[in-house]
Amino acid sequence: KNAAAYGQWSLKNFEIGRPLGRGKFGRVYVAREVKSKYIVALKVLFKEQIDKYRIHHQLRREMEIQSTLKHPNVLRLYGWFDDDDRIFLILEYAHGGELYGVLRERGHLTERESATYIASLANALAYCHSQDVIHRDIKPENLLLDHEGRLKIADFGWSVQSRSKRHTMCGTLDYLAPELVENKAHDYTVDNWTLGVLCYEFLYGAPPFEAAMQHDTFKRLKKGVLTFCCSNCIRQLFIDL
Ligand SMILES: Cn1ncc2ncnc(NCCc3cnc(NC(=O)Nc4cccc(C(F)(F)F)c4)s3)c21
Repeated sequence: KNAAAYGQWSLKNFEIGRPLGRGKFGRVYVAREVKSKYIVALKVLFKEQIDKYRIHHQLRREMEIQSTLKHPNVLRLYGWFDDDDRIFLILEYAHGGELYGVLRERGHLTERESATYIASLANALAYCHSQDVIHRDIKPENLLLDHEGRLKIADFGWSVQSRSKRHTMCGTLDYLAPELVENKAHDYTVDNWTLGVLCYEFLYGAPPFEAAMQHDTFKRLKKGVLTFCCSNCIRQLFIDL
């Protein structure tokens, strides 16, 4: 039967292309839908991993949340399907890849580029928060660029939809708000904290509280000690060192 007509996708509707990246739970491939020739990204998750880490509820939450979010700076989740041992997320394809790669390649961004990305991110977060969605894991790896260089927030695997205060410890240490680090109740403002961390990282090339040991990052994060100086001072510093 014509599976697409019933919205039931399967692997045979797609031609799989090159791998785009790999996450903890699976890999992402560029793919083309056979009939429409439409290009998408397919994220493959293994069921035994989902079972092992008991994260079914998170995946279900992501699908529910993502199916309601429609914003130019939020990567779309078009749908999903599964086979015996894998779950496939049908995602909008971001031709420009991860902003993380651009940042590592360039070292740091110009003030104009940083301001543009932060403005897009602020718009996307304001939209998500207006839908009572907290992303909770904003970091350069989850910021993608489309073919026109427009920023897209991706991976709502850690997001929640709620007005109430949350308690789950989650996110990536360098971008974590102090209340999350201290496992206190938190709300959507944890995403706003990451805006500041990312603004620093775009301009300087590394997050403000980065340290070799997690313990030191915790301490610096809580104290909020920041060293602001221009990039050539940093370069001069290393030359002096
Ligand atoms: C790298 N790259 N380059 C171009 C490009 N274009 C599109 N996408 C890319 N990458 C994929 C970005 C993602 C979007 N949504 C995701 N969602 C997710 O990964 N969800 C997820 C994972 C593991 C466990 C759970 C669970 F179960 F805990 F909920 C949920 S990943 C691209």
